[in-house]
Amino acid sequence: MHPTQAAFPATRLRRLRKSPAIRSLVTQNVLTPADFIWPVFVREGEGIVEPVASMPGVNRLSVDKVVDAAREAHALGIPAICLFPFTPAEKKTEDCAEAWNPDNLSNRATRAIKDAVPDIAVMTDVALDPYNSKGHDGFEANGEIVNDETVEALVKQALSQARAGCDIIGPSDMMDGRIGAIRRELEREGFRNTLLMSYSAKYASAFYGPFRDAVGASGALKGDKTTYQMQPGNADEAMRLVARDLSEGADMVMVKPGMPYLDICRRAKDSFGVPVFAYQVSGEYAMLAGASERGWLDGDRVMLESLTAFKRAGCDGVLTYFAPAAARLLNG
Ligand SMILES: NCc1[nH]cc(CCC(=O)O)c1CC(=O)O
Repeated sequence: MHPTQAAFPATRLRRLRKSPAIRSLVTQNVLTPADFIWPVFVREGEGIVEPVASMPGVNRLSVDKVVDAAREAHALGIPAICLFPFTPAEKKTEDCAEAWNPDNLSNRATRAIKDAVPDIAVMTDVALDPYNSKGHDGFEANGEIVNDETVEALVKQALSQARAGCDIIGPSDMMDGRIGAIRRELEREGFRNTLLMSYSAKYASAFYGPFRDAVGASGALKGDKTTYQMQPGNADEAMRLVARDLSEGADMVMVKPGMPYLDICRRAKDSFGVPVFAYQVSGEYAMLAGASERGWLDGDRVMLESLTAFKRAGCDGVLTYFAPAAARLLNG
């Protein structure tokens, strides 16, 4: 688009910025609490609110406290909460069986939230890493992360989450063919309205560091995830992944991390016209919250500015650890 404009002084672009009233009239992208999905870390126990050292203001919560958080989120106008279980080392095995245990932490939290706050949408994570003694998102055999065997396990994990009552399943594992396999199983089992938000363009990123601490995955992981997560330099490949996941039955797609990949968000939105989400990941949160804590940045302002950028880049919403703080600020 090339807007026609008269030469200076007939056109003075500063006229449109002259006062709060005029500026608010021409605001193009507006952030609201309805744009947020709030990722929360769940742990065993009761009455526990345990700070995550590398993410100031973020806690691991026991199931009862997660229910409180869901209540708070709903009251703030946040439509969805996303669960990430912290798994103690003794629950991690090579066969990852805890992933599809109907009574695992994530499934118990889902049931408790849907019981207490039925109107908030619950999103869950599909990937083996919280349950894998090897720390990877898939099974490892002879030094390789094996695709098809992993997909079979992911299908079982997703089905157990659907049975627990989750609204949105988020496969974050980056195996090939898992969206189609999960979609077929959900249809077969009668879960016709369970949504799939595919982590389609998930990069092998150093910005996940604090998250791996938060869920207790850093210790187990040897090596890196570069044989399944994307290279930061690639963009066309992200479009192939989005197209593939949509063709297999994804309802929504995600780009992750967020701020360093806004170009990918924009391309996905323009190319496919489907709901696109970004994940402002743990490292992005840590750098903003950490610098704000030291007084180097204005925390409230960088929070809202960074989140508005996702709207400008074409995202329909954003997964962000700032969700409750940003919603409180936006609600005044
Ligand atoms: N399946 C793992 C998973 N799901 C969400 C995140 C990262 C989220 C964040 O950094 O906030 C990761 C980390 C990884 O791929 O190692």
